[in-house]
Amino acid sequence: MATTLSEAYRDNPLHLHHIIPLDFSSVRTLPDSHAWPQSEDDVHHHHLGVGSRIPIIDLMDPNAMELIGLACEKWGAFQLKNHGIPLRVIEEFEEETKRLFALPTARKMKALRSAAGATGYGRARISPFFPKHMWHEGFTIMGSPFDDAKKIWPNDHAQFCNIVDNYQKQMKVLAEKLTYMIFTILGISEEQKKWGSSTNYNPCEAIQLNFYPCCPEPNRAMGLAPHTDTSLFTILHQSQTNGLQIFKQGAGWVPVHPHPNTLVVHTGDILHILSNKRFLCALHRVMVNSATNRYSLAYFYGPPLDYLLSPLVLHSLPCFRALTVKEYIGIKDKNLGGALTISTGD
Ligand SMILES: C=C1C[C@]23C[C@H]1CC[C@H]2[C@@]12CCC[C@@](C)(C(=O)O1)[C@H]2[C@@H]3C(=O)O
Ligand SMILES: O=C(O)CCC(=O)C(=O)O
Ligand SMILES: [Fe+2]
Repeated sequence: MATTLSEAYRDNPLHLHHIIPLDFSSVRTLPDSHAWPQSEDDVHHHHLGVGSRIPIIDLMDPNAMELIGLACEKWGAFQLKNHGIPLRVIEEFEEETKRLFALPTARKMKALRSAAGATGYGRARISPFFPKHMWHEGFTIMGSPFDDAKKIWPNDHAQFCNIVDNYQKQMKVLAEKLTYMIFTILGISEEQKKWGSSTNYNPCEAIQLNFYPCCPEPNRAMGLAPHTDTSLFTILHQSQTNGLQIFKQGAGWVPVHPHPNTLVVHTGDILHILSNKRFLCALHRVMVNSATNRYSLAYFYGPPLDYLLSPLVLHSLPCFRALTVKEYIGIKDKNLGGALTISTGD
């Protein structure tokens, strides 16, 4: 019985070629293995009106809660300013992330994710679902990064670990605040709301560091392939480089431009289920560019593994059958985009 998030991911071992990234520092042209066919959506450039931009919400705004509700319904994502996370905490972690990915490949490979593992260095977990490789390196953290950091920096891992712990603590406070607001919007009872903050209830947390090196042929490459996040929601910091896009019905791929000291929040599959489809979970992807390395820090937050997921608010029939977080993770690991459909139970 899996009790930690990393154990929950162990059931679906990957092949090494789905884990080891290309040594991007040594390639000068785009290999065929990394060349993606361009789709209609990419060639078409939609004109975006004001209503077609992902909302930026000020957490100190008296209407913040209502605006978050609307953004989750219309977009499944929003940007958040005045979020209360000290700028220094984010900057420090971005610097550590750059220091990590700048290491020689051989050093990073010391913390390579194992076939049945969930943490450490390597390609995105969704890689096996796509025929081409992504222009991307990742580093996944669940709980303490100590074991993986020690493999990379045998003697001076303390700085990295402290900065990660600090970031994680700060993110958790923000995540609990957002959970409370979102549950209030959904009209969830005081009793049910407590899981996010109660002391004997351990939420699932994970951090993914993403690195998208400059790419010689960015138009034919893919940084991170389209996916939805498995979380309740994800809080993302992107370095000041474009690339993130969200798919919006009727508008196509909409860019999420970075703004200083602004975090992106993605509604995840779990919130989509709990809200009985009232809140969207946005399909998103990352494009690369030829001039700048891009980095992002994603914090995934969700209910405990044994938490029974079933729509919490019902104005109509439930769209999903009841299943635990752990069961949902298992279905997603084998079906990716099909997981939500399978979970409807019909
Ligand atoms: C807690 C999580 C959430 C994971 C799996 C696990 C650790 C790494 C996360 C990501 C990060 C990159 C995109 C994604 C789609 C991927 O490939 O790995 C995410 C996935 C998910 O949201 O399902
Ligand atoms: O790099 C980004 O901006 C997005 C990363 C992402 O979607 C993820 O880690 O799940
Ligand atoms: Fe994502």
